[in-house]
Amino acid sequence: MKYKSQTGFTHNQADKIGVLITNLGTPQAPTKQAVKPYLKQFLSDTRVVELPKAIWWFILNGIILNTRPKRSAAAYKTVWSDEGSPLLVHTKNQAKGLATRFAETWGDKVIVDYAMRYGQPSIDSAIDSLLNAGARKIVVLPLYPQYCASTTGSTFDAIANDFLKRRWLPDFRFISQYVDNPGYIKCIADTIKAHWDKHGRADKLLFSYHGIPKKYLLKGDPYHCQCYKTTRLVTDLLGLGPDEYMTSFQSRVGIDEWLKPYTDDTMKALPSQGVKSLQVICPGFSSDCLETIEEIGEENREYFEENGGERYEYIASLNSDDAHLDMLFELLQNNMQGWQPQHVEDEFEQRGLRAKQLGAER
Ligand SMILES: C=CC1=C(C)c2cc3[nH]c(cc4nc(cc5[nH]c(cc1n2)c(C)c5CCC(=O)O)C(CCC(=O)O)=C4C)c(C)c3C=C
Ligand SMILES: [Fe+2]
Ligand SMILES: [Fe+2]
Repeated sequence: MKYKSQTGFTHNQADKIGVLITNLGTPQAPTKQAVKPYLKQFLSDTRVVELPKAIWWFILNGIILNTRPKRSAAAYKTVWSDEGSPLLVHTKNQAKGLATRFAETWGDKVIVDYAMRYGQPSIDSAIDSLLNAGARKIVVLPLYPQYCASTTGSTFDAIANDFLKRRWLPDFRFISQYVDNPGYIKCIADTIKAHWDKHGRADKLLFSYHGIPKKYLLKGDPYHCQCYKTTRLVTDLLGLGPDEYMTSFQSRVGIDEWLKPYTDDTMKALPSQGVKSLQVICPGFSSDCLETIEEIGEENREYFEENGGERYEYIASLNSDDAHLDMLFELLQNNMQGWQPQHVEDEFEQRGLRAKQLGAER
């Protein structure tokens, strides 16, 4: 059969709404054997590596997949917990927290699920379970605040490819970014303030974002702009002056030029410029993962300290903090307008009227 149908369909079943949160993906275990197929799927995606297919096939299969899995597995071992990979654990908890919030307001109308773009649980399996549970409307939120073709665009590809195989398609909404969502900006600013309350301030605050090849920016990807926008909005809210913070890009892979300044070079250079204490935040990561815990928390700490830095603090990602989940819940609800049960619609209308009233009073 060419097109998949819903299993167990009955005519009298209630229509549901599916909420799907996604993140990048992670290996099944911190071993060379598990990392290799994960990296193969990830790095074979032409949204991630935009090189001529034949050339890249030889580099990937001849060099990268024979060298990187061992190194990556060793790094993954340092962050793995009894529950598994941090990225997967946080994403699971985020889905759980959102499900509780939806159940309180929307009753049993909404089903929340989570998926990974690469590895498990796959996007196909999550869409399968949402549609089989009767979802006729689906909203997808890739947990990347800043749009990038390599991450957000690729997530859309996976969903579109899945839909190509379906007979009965749902109504569909896709949240492609939330870079300037006031709730998101406030969450980042508040987490920095909470860190300051506990530990005091440092000479500088560094905003480190995952990098991408520079040529993607030159070809029109908005990611670079959106990272700087995030830094600008957060530092405006915190009232920081230009000397008090910096933006940099981490996690470079391969020999191409990536977005600069590089985080590792910055760490090595800052102490000689008089920055002896440093606080680092990674606002592009909605969950802590290998790239934050190991790369920023450990590897870059060493660069900073080896070069004369004295105090180094990594400020954790928002993960499943209540304020983060409240913000994501609101973002999702705003993108589900018209899908709400009546009492939620009423509340939206009242809020709109209140906002109008306040506007008129000013
Ligand atoms: C080779 C090209 C890569 C591009 C382009 C890229 C973009 C990109 N990635 C993230 C978020 C994450 N990346 C993570 C791991 C990771 N990323 C790459 C390569 C590229 N990323 C590799 C090879 C790896 C695997 C780990 C390693 O071997 O070092 C992760 C963490 C996954 C985990 O399991 O913890 C995240 C999250 C963004 C946001 C992005 C572009 C904006
Ligand atoms: Fe990455
Ligand atoms: Fe890395």
